[in-house]
Amino acid sequence: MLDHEQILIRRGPRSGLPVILALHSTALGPAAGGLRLWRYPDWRDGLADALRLSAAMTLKFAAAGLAGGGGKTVVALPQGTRLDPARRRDVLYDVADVIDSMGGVYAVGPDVGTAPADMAVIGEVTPHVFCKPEDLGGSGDSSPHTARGTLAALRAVGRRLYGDGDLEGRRMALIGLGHVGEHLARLLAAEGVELTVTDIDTAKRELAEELGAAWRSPEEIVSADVDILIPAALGGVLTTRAVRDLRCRAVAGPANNQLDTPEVSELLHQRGIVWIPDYIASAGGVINAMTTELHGLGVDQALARVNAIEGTVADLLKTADDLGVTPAQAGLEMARRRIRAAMPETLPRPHRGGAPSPAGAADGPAPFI
Ligand SMILES: NC(=O)c1ccc[n+]([C@@H]2O[C@H](COP(=O)([O-])OP(=O)(O)OC[C@H]3O[C@@H](n4cnc5c(N)ncnc54)[C@H](O)[C@@H]3O)[C@@H](O)[C@H]2O)c1
Repeated sequence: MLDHEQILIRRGPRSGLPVILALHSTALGPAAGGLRLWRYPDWRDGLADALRLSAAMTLKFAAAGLAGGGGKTVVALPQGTRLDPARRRDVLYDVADVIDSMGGVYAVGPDVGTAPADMAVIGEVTPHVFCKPEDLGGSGDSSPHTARGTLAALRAVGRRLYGDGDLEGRRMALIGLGHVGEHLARLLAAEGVELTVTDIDTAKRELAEELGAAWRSPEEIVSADVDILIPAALGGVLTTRAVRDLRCRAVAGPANNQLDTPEVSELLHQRGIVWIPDYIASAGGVINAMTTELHGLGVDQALARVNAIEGTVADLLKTADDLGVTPAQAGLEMARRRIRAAMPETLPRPHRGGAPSPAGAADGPAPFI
């Protein structure tokens, strides 16, 4: 079954590269999602990524209670491709044409391989772009907001584990001190968290020393004896083997696609380790961008929405308890409920020929996963 509303694949007339736009759902509102400019063995692998990532964006918005749907754009670069500035511009203009042709039903932002400066180039062609640099009227770098949202998620986890959202003295292990990880490490240090950190880039030890954090190797940190493990590097960190070695009581962090396979969430549950789905703990950046740029609200309202991740996580854990399911299953259920509730008003059902769909059509299968 095709879950997506639209999939557009076009060979860019300037770059010759495949531009793939997957529009997963507009049931809750116009879709948004980043532009991934990445190397793939075959362009069809890029298509698979676009399909998966756009569905995850729908979950991210629905779980956050935002009036937005999931989309994603992928430009699939052949292995070994290097883009010089002129070719990069060509690629971005090709993408901008595709985005503009959607007429506002989808807006693009940065993702792996792209940054606010690339959004500025796309913005020369189409208004349907977010996270341009701040001096061009965009909301710029999303990572401080992502870190703030993860902090909110961690408070809810602390409340769950200890009945108290005060993080002072709690022991946490943070994997990855990149854009988000550094902001998060600083926020946690300011909260009085007892921090252990790692990064494959050993130059990041300087930051650990500055914050008074302990340093472990990436291999060691997974089995650190801490309250909460925070993945903030790349995906796939929670393998079956890693879960066996964990000595934490919870895992919650901003890294996308933390589970090596979906079954790992069940293993975590069996071990009594609370896992917060990454699309909830990492939503702060996109919540801020959507709120300020697409919904036209102020920074205070954006901050309130980012901080509301604490309530979202509390609801998630309660739903999981009530239904007797894992937080992963509860996250899907929460998102589906929100989409079903919104569908009668926001998704008029076109009909080809026969009678119009009845209002109760929203009781049909959920439009994703
Ligand atoms: N930037 C955002 O606003 C945002 C939003 C949502 C989700 N995320 C996700 O959060 C994660 C971090 O994003 P970022 O923007 O900080 O990326 P980044 O590239 O700036 O940082 C990643 C850091 O992880 C380190 N790293 C890589 N592999 C590692 C390993 N095996 N062990 C330890 N450290 C390792 C890198 O050296 C780097 O310092 C990614 O999974 C990203 O998809 C980011």
